Amino acid sequence: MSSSSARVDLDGNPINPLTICMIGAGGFIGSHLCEKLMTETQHTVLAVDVYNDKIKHLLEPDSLPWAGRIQFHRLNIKNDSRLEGLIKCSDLTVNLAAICTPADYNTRPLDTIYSNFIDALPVVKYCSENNKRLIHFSTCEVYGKTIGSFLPQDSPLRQDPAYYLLTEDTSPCIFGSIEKQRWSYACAKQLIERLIYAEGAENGLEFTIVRPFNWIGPRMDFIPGIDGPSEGVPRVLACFSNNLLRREPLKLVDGGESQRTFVYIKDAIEAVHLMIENPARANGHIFNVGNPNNEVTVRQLAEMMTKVYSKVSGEDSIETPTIDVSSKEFYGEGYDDSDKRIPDMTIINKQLGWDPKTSLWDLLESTLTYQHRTYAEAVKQSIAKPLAN
Ligand SMILES: NC(=O)c1ccc[n+]([C@@H]2O[C@H](COP(=O)([O-])OP(=O)(O)OC[C@H]3O[C@@H](n4cnc5c(N)ncnc54)[C@H](O)[C@@H]3O)[C@@H](O)[C@H]2O)c1
Ligand SMILES: O=c1ccn([C@@H]2O[C@H](COP(=O)(O)OP(=O)(O)O[C@H]3OC[C@@H](O)[C@H](O)[C@H]3O)[C@@H](O)[C@H]2O)c(=O)[nH]1
Repeated sequence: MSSSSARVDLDGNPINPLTICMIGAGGFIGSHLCEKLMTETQHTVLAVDVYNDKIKHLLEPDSLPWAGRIQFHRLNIKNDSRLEGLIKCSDLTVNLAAICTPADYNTRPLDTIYSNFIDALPVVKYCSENNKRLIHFSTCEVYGKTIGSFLPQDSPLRQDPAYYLLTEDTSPCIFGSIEKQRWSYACAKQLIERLIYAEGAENGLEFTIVRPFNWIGPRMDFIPGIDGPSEGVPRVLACFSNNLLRREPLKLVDGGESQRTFVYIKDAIEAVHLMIENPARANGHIFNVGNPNNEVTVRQLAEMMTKVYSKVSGEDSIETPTIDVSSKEFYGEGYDDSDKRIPDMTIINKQLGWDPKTSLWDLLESTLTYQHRTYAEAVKQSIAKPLAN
C-alpha cells in the first residue's frame, strides 16, 4: 500500500512526511523498520550503518517505487564527523546501533560498554543541541532479574504478578555483581536512558525510549558459517535455527529454565511506527514493547521450534532434539541470566493503543519458513563440502 497525504495520526491530524536519520538501519530491527517506512509511508530515511546487506533489497534497483526516499550512509558513528550533519537535516533520529548479542557481553565487555553508552553520547548531544526528536532503543534487560527470583522456591508470592511483572515507571532494575559481566550491557543501556531522561528534564530534549522484549523474526542475526562467522554465537532464534538446519541437537543453556516472552518483529514494528507518527503521545515516555501472551521457557521454545521446523521443512526431527550445556561452557566466565521477563503493556496501550497480535506458533511458522527457504540449501552445501574434499 502506498500512502497518501490523507493519512492521519491517532488524534486525526494529518501526518506530514518526515526525514528520519536511522542509525543501525542495516541491522535486524532497522531492516524491518526501513521496509515498513518505504512500503507504507511517504517518509524519507537516511540509513546509517557499517553494513547494508539486510536492506540491499530496499536500496536497489533505482526503479523501486520508493527510490529517492532511502539513502544509505556507510559510516561508523564512533568516529565520523558526518553524523551531526545527518542529524541536523532530519526531523527525527532513531538510534538502533549497539552491540546486543549476549555472547559479547562477557567476552567483549569494553566494546559492549563503549557501544551502548559512549558511542550513543554524541547522538543524544546532537539531538539535544539541534532541537531534534530522538527515539532511542534501550532494552528489557535494564530490569535485570525479577524480585520474585529472590524469594524461596516454594513461596506463593512467586505467582503474584507484583513480583515478576516489569513496569516502566515502577519496577526496580536488579543486576548481578560486577564480575558477572553479562550485566555490563544492561548497565550501559540504563545509564544512557538516564542521560536521555536528564537531557529531557534539563534541556527539553524530545525523546522516546523503547525497551524491546525479545523481538524475533526473519533476518535476525546470522547463521554461523553461512552469513556470519563459523564460531560466532548469535541470539537464541538464530542458534536454534542453525541447529535445526544442520540437524544437530539444540543446546539448552543451564537446563533451558529461563523464561522469555517473544514478540513477532512485524507486530513490534507497528509499535515503533505509531511512536514515529504520534510524537505528542510518545514524547517523554519509556515503552515496553513485547508480547506477554507468548511466554515460554527456553526449553519449551526449543521443543516448539523443533515441531514447527519439522512441519515447514517436511523433515522428521532427530532422535535427541536437545542437549544440556552449562553457561560457562557455552558463553564463558561471567555469564548470568534474567530469569523471567513479562512486560507490563499498560503504558503503550494507553498512549498508542498498541497490542501485539501474533502467537508464538504463528510467528515461528513464518520465521522458520523463511529460515528454511533462505538457508537450507547453503547449509547442505557447506556440510557436503568437507566430505567432497
Ligand atoms: N532484537 C531485540 O529483541 C532487541 C532486544 C532488546 C534491545 N534491542 C536493541 O535494539 C537495537 C537494535 O537491535 P537489533 O536486534 O536490530 O540488533 P542488530 O545487531 O541486528 O542491529 C544493530 C545495527 O547497528 C549497527 N551498528 C552497531 N554499531 C555501529 C556503529 N558504531 N556505527 C554504525 N552502525 C553500527 C550494526 O552494524 C547493526 O547493523 C539495539 O540497540 C539493541 O540493543 C533489541
Ligand atoms: O543456543 C542457545 C542460545 C541461547 N540460549 C538461552 O536462550 C535465552 C535467550 O537468549 P538470547 O541470546 O536470545 O538473548 P537474551 O534474551 O538473553 O538477551 C537478548 O535479549 C534482549 C536484548 O537486549 C539483547 O538483544 C539480548 O541481550 C538465554 O537464557 C540463553 O542462555 C540457549 O539456551 N541456547
